[in-house]
Amino acid sequence: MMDELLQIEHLTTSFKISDDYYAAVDDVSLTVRKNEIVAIVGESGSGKSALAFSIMGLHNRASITGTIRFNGQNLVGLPPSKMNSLRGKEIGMIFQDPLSALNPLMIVGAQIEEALILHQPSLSKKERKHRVIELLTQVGIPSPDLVYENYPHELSGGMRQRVVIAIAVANQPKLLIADEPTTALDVTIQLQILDLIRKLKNDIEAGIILITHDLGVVAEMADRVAVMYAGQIVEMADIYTLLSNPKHPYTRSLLQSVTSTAEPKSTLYTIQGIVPSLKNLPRQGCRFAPRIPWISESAHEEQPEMHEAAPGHYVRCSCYNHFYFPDKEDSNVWRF
Ligand SMILES: Nc1ncnc2c1ncn2[C@@H]1O[C@H](COP(=O)(O)OP(=O)(O)OP(=O)(O)O)[C@@H](O)[C@H]1O
Repeated sequence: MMDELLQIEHLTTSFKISDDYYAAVDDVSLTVRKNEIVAIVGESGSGKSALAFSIMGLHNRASITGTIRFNGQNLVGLPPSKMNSLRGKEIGMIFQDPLSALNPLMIVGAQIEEALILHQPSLSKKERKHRVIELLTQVGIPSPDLVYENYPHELSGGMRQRVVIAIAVANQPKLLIADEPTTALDVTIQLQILDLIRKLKNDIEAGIILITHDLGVVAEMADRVAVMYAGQIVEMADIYTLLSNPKHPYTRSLLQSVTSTAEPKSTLYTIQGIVPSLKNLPRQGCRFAPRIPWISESAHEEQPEMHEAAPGHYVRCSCYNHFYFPDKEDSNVWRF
């Protein structure tokens, strides 16, 4: 398709633990189109950040196989110098914690200028300053001239995240990766930052990968969603389909744990167990099976494949055809 910006195929990222490599991202395939927000959702430890860092080429000691085609170029195995020239220019990243993403010893104006010096060296000093003020204005910072001179600690958390976003979009990247961009912020500020990301998507027509564990954020922002569990994508669909007709037991469990809170007298659904550690991850069979022990073994595939349940709606393992909640009504259909 013409507007496909990023095509990830069979990506496997493995980390060395003791003497062996263990895949944190395991055979992931995903596309992101221009002007589209793709959310990656899953519990802590499901491999979301490992996937984002693989795209950014920020894993030094990991073994990476598969392809990450960005604008036609494979990023896997790209020499660091070439990756450096893409990072911050064509691909921007917004990190979870703005305080650790910013240099505490530098005024914010100079930090945004750094991104411009690196990738747009032909700009004069005056043009750079002008561009920084323009960027601070674009991300909704009042009195940008004054904020230019501030150190990060002089700003609120929301303002700091706006500065991080200004750095990420300084060179008008084609792809923006936002890794839990609102997790460290107050709820009211979260909404403002999400609004800003959506607005910027339209301004610069970027494709966005939004990593989150928060289904509310997903519902608010995403065009398409990939649900990750234990290193694999277990379900992928457009946002409407995923929320109104979720199929994989993990997706349904995630939704159940949110939607039941909307009903005042119902108890919160909790998913049994935790995401296994990399070393202890069962590599055979359905990885979610241990967390739904009431579903019979025969319902799972030995080597779970992705099935196209409907056009554009993919689900891993046949167990989705047999899944039910043991002790409650399945009410996990999102109300739009
Ligand atoms: N550099 C590393 N070396 C070894 N193991 C790692 C490394 N980075 C991540 N892992 C492991 O890979 C798995 C996936 O981690 P990852 O951080 O990608 O999960 P996540 O879904 O982003 O979780 P969170 O929301 O907590 O960031 C985890 O088991 C984690 O411990």
